Amino acid sequence: MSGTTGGPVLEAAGVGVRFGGIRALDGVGMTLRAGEVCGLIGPNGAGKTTFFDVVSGIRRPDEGRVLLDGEDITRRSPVWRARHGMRRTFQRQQLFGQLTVADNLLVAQEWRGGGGGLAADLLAAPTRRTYERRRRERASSMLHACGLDALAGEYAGALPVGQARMVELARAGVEGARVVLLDEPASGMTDDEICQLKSVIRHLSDQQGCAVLLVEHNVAFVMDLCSRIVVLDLGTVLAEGTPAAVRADPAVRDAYLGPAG
Ligand SMILES: Nc1ncnc2c1ncn2[C@@H]1O[C@H](COP(=O)(O)OP(=O)(O)OP(=O)(O)O)[C@@H](O)[C@H]1O
Repeated sequence: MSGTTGGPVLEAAGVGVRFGGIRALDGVGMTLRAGEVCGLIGPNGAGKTTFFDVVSGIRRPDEGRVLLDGEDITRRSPVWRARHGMRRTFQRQQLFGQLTVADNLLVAQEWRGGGGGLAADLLAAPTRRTYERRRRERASSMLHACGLDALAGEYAGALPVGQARMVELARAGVEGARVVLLDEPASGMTDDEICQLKSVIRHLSDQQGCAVLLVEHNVAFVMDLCSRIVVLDLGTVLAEGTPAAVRADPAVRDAYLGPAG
């Protein structure tokens, strides 16, 4: 389980989303603290991805609010949220397949600009070179933390699924991440890769102070890694608590975990 946690970074309150007659989310609330790893689990169709879409700004909710550091960001764009430290991975991989692994991590830092603007870029001014060096240092340090040093020069599109997922995580965490939303990060990974994944997520929460929220169907992985778990069912929060409390909850067993839980 992850270590100490800080104050609330992300809050969702009363979030509701309808698709025609379907209530995908209904009054969902949640708070995520700095340095915390929280699991979001539940049966297929429970609303987990829709909740990620609302938090990351891809979908505007019909009801409710999302707050980042206490500021209402419900109407903010995904780009604004990314610029303010929100990162997300998707069930379907979204790497730049024709770039190398290292370049995927460099591109992820481009949004800040190179320092000194276009003129500095053209003249390769010292500020520009310093920014570039820092970018490369951050990329190689993150690749190292993820056990990906040997793959830095490989094309991302040629990687097997487990390694590609790890690169996505590295790209999400390489710079400025504060809230990290991971959609099925362990899917397609070998047991060794899952061990590495756990240690990288712990690195993000413990060392970088990120608030991590992850959707994952690998229950053993979630129970081992998360300090808190929120269970969604039919668009509402069915239960919330420590892994032990959630595992023991009869309603959660009925709806999701089954008797052997
Ligand atoms: N674009 C959409 N149009 C219509 N209905 C949708 C749409 N997206 C999701 N839904 C419905 O909303 C509900 C919640 O779906 P969602 O994908 O958020 O669940 P989930 O918990 O992520 O499921 P899974 O574990 O299978 O990924 C489901 O009933 C789903 O069919």
